[in-house]
This record gives sequence, structure tokens and C-alpha cells, in this order.
Amino acid sequence: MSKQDNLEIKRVAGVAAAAEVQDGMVIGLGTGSTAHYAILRIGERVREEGLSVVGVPTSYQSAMRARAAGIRVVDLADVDAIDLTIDGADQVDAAFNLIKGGGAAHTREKCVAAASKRIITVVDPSKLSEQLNVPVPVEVVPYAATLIARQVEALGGVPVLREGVKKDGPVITDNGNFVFDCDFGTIADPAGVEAQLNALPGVLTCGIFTEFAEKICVLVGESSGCRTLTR
Ligand SMILES: O=C[C@H](O)[C@H](O)[C@H](O)COP(=O)(O)O
Repeated sequence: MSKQDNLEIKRVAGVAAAAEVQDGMVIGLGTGSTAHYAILRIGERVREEGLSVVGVPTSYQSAMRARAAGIRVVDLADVDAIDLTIDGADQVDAAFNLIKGGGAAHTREKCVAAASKRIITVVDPSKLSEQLNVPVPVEVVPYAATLIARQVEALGGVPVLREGVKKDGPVITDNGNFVFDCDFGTIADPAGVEAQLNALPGVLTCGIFTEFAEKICVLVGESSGCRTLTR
């Protein structure tokens, strides 16, 4: 599939998710190339339909894109709850466990997911997998990075420090930390690996999301339209 076709599929999913937004809602705004299309479409609806919503961004990227789209943005601290979050994923398994953090935004995304009543996960079909098997992003405090790399290896993972693009050295997250992409092969027990990683001193958050399956609906963009997966 060409890059252009893949972007079109992501657009289909993002636009379909934006159609679920209703007047008065507090909306969690995800990070990445698929959530981007939902943000653009919500902005259009604000301008064209006079839709009144506030957005809670999950990153500097989504905050900047939301403001540019004309969506009013507030902090997580300013809301009691989030009605609906629209966010992407790097992988979704059959039980709706997710791997997130390809854009290093998974810590804020997990906070926003935890505060959300409903989550729409927008993906292209390449993200669907029976079991999780792509490397797990783990955000770590720089002070503890070397120690954590050894501990990830002891858990059976292969950690690779994420390097910047157009920036020498490690990626620095929106929270000022490093990210290891940790390859565990096929993950038979996502909740167990998530708990083990999150328990390491100096780990802020790992990109395995297992606790939100009950409130997730997955929208899969396809060239023929959009497919909805529910559990
Ligand atoms: O950190 C980034 C996020 O978790 C993204 O939602 C995830 O990487 C998917 O991004 P995309 O829709 O660009 O594939």
C-alpha cells in the first residue's frame, strides 16, 4: 500500500470517530497521524456546525494541532472527567489490549485514557494482531536509564534507547524523559508485562494498555470505508 493510500485509510478512521463527538462534550485528543484526522474533523465541525466542545490534549503535538483547528484546549486538571477520547495505537490485540507510544506520548495518553468514559481507538488494518508483538515503548527517568535497561533484559526484553530525528542523542519526551523500545517478542501475558515494567523504579509508564478494554471501541479505516470492532 502506498503512503498516500495508508494516510487516506487513517483519515477515514479519524473522520468516522469525529462523527461520534456531541455538543458539550469534553474530548480527549490523541497523538499521532491517525488521531490527527479526528482533530482536523472536530475542528471543521466546530466551525461549520457551531459544535461546542473542549479538548484535553495528550501531547504538545495534539495541543498545537487542536488550537490550529480551532478547538478550545484545557488541561487535564481543568476537567472532572472526559466524555470521549479519540486516539491511535501501534497495535491492538484480540482482547483490545494496546501498545502505544510510537510518538512517545503514551504517559499522557494513559492519564487521559484513565479519565475517559469512552475511548475510540482509530487504526489502519496493519495495527490489528491476534497477540501483541511489537516493541513496547517505556518512558524512563534519565537518571535510572542504565539500571532500567539491565532490568528490562532480566525480564526477557531487548531495550533500545530511542534516538531523535533531526536531534542528536535520545528522544526527550514531553515530560523530559527518555524512551526505551523494548522487544519482548510475542507477549503472552500483556497485563503481567505491563505490571512488571511499571513496577521498575524510574519507569514512568510503559506503552502496554490493558486496563481500558471495556471502554474501548476500535475503528479500523479501510479503503472501502470504516469497520467498527467491539468486544
Ligand atoms: O505516542 C504516540 C501514540 O501512542 C500514537 O497514538 C500511536 O503511536 C499511533 O500513532 P499513529 O496513528 O501515527 O500510527
